Amino acid sequence: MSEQKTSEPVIECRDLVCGYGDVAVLEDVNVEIFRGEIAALLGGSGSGKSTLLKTIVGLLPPLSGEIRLLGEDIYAMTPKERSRVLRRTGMLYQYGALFGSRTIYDNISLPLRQHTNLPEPVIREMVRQKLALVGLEGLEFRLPADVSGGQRKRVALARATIMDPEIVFADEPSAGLDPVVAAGLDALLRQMQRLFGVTMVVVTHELESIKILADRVVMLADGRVRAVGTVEELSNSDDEIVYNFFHRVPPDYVDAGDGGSSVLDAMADSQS
Ligand SMILES: Nc1ncnc2c1ncn2[C@@H]1O[C@H](COP(=O)(O)OP(=O)(O)OP(=O)(O)O)[C@@H](O)[C@H]1O
Repeated sequence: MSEQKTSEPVIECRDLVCGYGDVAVLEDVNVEIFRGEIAALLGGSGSGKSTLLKTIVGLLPPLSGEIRLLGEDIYAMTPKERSRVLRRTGMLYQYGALFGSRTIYDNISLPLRQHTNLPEPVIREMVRQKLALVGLEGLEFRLPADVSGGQRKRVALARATIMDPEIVFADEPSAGLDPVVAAGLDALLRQMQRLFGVTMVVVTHELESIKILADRVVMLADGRVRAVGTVEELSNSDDEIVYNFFHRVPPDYVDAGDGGSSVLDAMADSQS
């Protein structure tokens, strides 16, 4: 577990049921995320990772139960009060969600312009420092389309952290990046957590990322939280579903090369 982990939870899900309309996607979610840790939110496609993330960040009211974000019950307050709490968090979207017609400088400074009255020289200095931190000095007047995919992710990270949030939510930060660039982004996230003690909740499928990044993993399956623990704990889990993910065991319908029958065999047979 992280050295910086304290016993103070910054996210608390209590008896949470989340979903859409009256359809529950996840039930019985009882999870705490502690200040200063990096928690990976993991699960197969459709397991409810995005649904849980949207519920935690105030975008999708729970069907029942409670979310406390930074100690506050965010769905028991007015939208104005909720946005005050959410301002203490930052969101790194899967595809960056940058404004294509605005320069990198404008993109990064946007939250400061929306939420503060800081004078331009202060904004300029804050953006300069953040660009240096993510290794993008000198690119501030380019458009997002004129930098690489990995650089765009770092611009998005700079924007997500420009208000010095206490919690950063990252939705598949390394999606679409080659493994070397992805590892660089993971290292950068880890560095930010170490430097500033920021708590991170990272949605990811990438086992390598999880090993580098996660102090703890929250794994979703079958409409519930299937397991919570360190990578080591989950790697040694006696729950087959959890164990198989961490050891890359393919599902039954794939022939793992041991001569067993598989869907692919059946397809090949039917075509011969
Ligand atoms: N706006 C919506 N309205 C109704 N159902 C939805 C909506 N968004 C997602 N779902 C359903 O909720 C379930 C969980 O979806 P969710 O996007 O949370 O999964 P995920 O784990 O993030 O998947 P992925 O890894 O593929 O992004 C799925 O069955 C999905 O079809």
